[in-house]
Amino acid sequence: MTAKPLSGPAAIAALPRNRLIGEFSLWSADLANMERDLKRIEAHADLHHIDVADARFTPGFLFFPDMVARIARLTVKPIHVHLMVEAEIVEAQTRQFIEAGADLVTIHAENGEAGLRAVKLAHELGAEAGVVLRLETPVSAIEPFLPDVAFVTLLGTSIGVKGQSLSDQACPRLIEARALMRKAGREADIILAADGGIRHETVPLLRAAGADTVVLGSLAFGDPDLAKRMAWLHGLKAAA
Ligand SMILES: O=C(CO)[C@@H](O)[C@H](O)COP(=O)(O)O
Repeated sequence: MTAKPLSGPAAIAALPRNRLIGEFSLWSADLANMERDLKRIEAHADLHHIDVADARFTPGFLFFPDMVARIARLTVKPIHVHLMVEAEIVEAQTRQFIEAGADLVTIHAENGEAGLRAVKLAHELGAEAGVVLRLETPVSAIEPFLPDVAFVTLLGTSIGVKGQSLSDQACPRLIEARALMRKAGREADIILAADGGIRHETVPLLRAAGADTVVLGSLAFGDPDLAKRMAWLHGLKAAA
């Protein structure tokens, strides 16, 4: 594997902004064949998405630092860790996953003050930071984070469960988040991500509602023709 060209904030700043970003959720890879699947997606992915869950903030456990460190040695693409953990451990986990190789860590706004401290810590450790919301949390909860983050992610399904259908609330929530980003004067600097319920029929709706990236799970890993799938994704138009 060649050396990673960019890391941390520089890698996130270099993501394409003139088309949908291809963000691949490694939870939806064949977990027994992670290296094979990473090789298959390497030419197509702009960003890898790794879900981390503590089985308290979420129904179950997902991914851990040693696994992220191993994945980081198999790709030159940036790594986005979505940290779904309780407030009491969010700062320690931010440190552990950045040390393992995360370029961007997104923190739940529901973590409150500890979440804001975790964003500051991520920057001190040389990584980029984002904020993410559960489907039930008012979109306004992102506001205290907007001055300091480069990513806003909105879950479009219940937290920590894959294979679900997109909520009717997902598109209106993206529109609301974009309006808040604009009001904060950060619209051009922040990438807006839709995570959960990413299907052939929902991606055009999410793009039109303002998503800059969608977190691809089974839609990408289950597609035998990834080049065609990505050409379709890159051709989808944003709202005028
Ligand atoms: O976090 C999530 C879903 O909430 C994604 O990261 C999963 O990977 C989605 O998997 P699919 O439902 O698209 O198969």
